[in-house]
Amino acid sequence: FIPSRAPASKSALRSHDDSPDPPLTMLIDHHDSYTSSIPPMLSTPPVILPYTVPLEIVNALKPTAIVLSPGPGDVHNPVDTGVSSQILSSGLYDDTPILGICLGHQIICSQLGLEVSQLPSPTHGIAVDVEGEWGGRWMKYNSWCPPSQSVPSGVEVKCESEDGIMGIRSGKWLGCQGHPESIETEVGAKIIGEFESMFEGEGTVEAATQQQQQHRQVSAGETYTAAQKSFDYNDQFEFFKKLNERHENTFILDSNTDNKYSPNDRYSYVGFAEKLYDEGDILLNLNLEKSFVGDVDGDFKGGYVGYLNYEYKKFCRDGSNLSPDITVLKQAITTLRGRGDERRCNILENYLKELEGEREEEKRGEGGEEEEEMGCFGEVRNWVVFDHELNKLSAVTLDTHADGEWFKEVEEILDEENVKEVGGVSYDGEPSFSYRIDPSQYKEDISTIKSEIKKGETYEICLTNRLQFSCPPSSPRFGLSVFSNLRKINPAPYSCYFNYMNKEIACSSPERFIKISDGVAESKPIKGTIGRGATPEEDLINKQKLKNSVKDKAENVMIADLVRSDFSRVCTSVKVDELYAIESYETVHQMVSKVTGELGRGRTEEFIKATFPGGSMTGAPKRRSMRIIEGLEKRERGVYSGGIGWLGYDGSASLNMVIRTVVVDKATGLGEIGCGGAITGLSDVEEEWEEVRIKAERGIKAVKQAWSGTKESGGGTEGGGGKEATKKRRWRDRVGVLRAVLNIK
Ligand SMILES: C=C(O[C@@H]1C=C(C(=O)O)C=C[C@H]1O)C(=O)O
Ligand SMILES: NC(=O)CC[C@H](N)C(=O)O
Repeated sequence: FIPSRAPASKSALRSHDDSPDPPLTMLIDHHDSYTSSIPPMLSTPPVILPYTVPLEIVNALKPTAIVLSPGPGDVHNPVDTGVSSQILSSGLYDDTPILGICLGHQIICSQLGLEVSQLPSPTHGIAVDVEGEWGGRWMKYNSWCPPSQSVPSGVEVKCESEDGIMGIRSGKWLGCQGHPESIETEVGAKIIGEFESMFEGEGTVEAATQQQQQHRQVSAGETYTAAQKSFDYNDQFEFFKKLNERHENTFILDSNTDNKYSPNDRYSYVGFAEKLYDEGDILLNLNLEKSFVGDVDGDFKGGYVGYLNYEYKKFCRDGSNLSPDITVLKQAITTLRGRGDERRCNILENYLKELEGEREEEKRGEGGEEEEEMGCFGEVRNWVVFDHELNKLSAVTLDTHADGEWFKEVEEILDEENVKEVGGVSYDGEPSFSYRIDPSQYKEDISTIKSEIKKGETYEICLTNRLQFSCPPSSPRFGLSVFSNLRKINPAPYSCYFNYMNKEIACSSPERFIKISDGVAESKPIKGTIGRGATPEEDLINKQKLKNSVKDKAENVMIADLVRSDFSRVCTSVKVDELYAIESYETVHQMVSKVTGELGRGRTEEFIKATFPGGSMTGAPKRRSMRIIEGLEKRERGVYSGGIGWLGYDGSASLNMVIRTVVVDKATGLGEIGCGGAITGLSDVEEEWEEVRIKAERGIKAVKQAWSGTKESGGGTEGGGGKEATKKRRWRDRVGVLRAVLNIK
């Protein structure tokens, strides 16, 4: 991994104005997943620059204070320290207030001549009580640390722990090994206060301007409305099965599945897509900026229902193959423009142009892009919402002039007899499952990750595997039978089934990736898993074990902190409403945190691109961890690890985290169950493997039940009558032929 370092030409540095510059706090971002949580702590809002900018650009901008962010990697490696070490060694900033955090602290210590060494057994996500002037509770995400040692005169040790020197000050340079921006650090504000006291009062006007800018509201777009008719009916799955007989590209977002352990979501939705969007940057083609006027049940008011594959990351800030420098620079330019700082704005604009030109060259050099599936969203104008609190079904349509056609169809469906169960259909033999990455290799990969963590390359990684199986021959919509079982044996609030194009997705996810409602964004990352106990006593013990587990809390807070930082890129008032809460499901207890932030309206696409893929499926820091994942997993993850749900025309949204999910490719008859878990420095190889097995267990069981025709399979179509059913049967035969051609069993 080599960050680009474009040379700055003379034209980039040309200045147009000789009037004195206003003060400027510069934050150098080492592509860490926590960097964006730093600006909200500063009363002087910084301009963020990537650590790959050339020193000439930094010099030309004349910063009056600098923050060096945390980051992955090794302080002795110039590729990891980038412009930060050049700033310190240039001699130009000896009298500039500089605050280094974690990697930034290590860079400052190195420059001051201190040794920085690798910790024998590093821990990440565990807060420690630190002694000294800056003593108190500090969160650590580091593998390296300056050991306690004698320091040169003029250098003051501010706090120490068993690991070594946790805080220093030398003139106007401050360094802290812990993370002041973490939710679990108590003393963050104190260090920031000491840093800012060196240039107090200089940035108050700027603060006001930036604050305004962050609250930017996109003006309301075109308005639209809907009509609704309600019925006394509450079986969303029966309704879905009948609708599925009549339409192509159907879905059920099945939120209420009688989970006796944890709350369900209030609404379920059933419908079909009228137009599918599955190419390129899917979100670009969706209209998410309208305003809804009216009163219909549910949070979804029409728009798009579907999924983003993990590979959609390519269009997002952290996952793009191009370095995120361009996004960061564009933001810096907007900030400077907002402040009327023309001179600095010009410097960055010229540099950005050069960088973009270079990237075009790189792209041309790369040749043709390989085709990857990015996901699929279907436009939905007619749907049914089930309110599980009031036990009613409402048919909703956006085609308000269409003479109640949709309402008539819904009535017809309600009058129809239920689709007959397929319970009786059992297929010969039984499914055989194989892991895509065999267990011994997977365990080796866990060890590899542990050694990357030791080197400081990553703090935590969500490693995954896939269980693969072939569906029985001539079993179209086998996935529906699987789902029909899965929803009973693994009820979860973000369950769903999709029958879009060539895919069936049977999902029983307990995890919310994002929700956007009334301009407020929310995420509920899950990290920390333990199996249920065999007896009520054992179950309670397991739950307590998870609640008190140092390792699981570490796993969880690392991602909660990551999500806070992702949110802070686009939201204000980012808060943690819950930390380390426990939710229980059929086979596992899960540790869940909840992060919220003020987003404002009309920013759904921007928000998703700033936060996708969800941190719980990548690890932290996200960017470097995703690279490591690619190296180990060596294949796309597909829908697994992405997000399924809806994106409203009105900008509201709800996407789950795609886990505990069976995906069937209808054309090939191949099925997959994704399963994985977070690896940290504290991970035990065998325990991690056991966790993967537990997570896959219900998916496997649902496939087996569908295969053997267990009574719980209520989702088949064999019994469906009428013209539609004949049409579907013919289509089914075609799949049979395809299988024969491809020689798939
Ligand atoms: C990777 C999976 O789950 C993820 C990992 C978890 C963990 O490590 O505890 C918990 C929930 C998910 O974010 C999976 O279920 O396949
Ligand atoms: N969080 C950080 O900045 C980590 C710094 C460095 N990579 C370490 O592991 O020590």
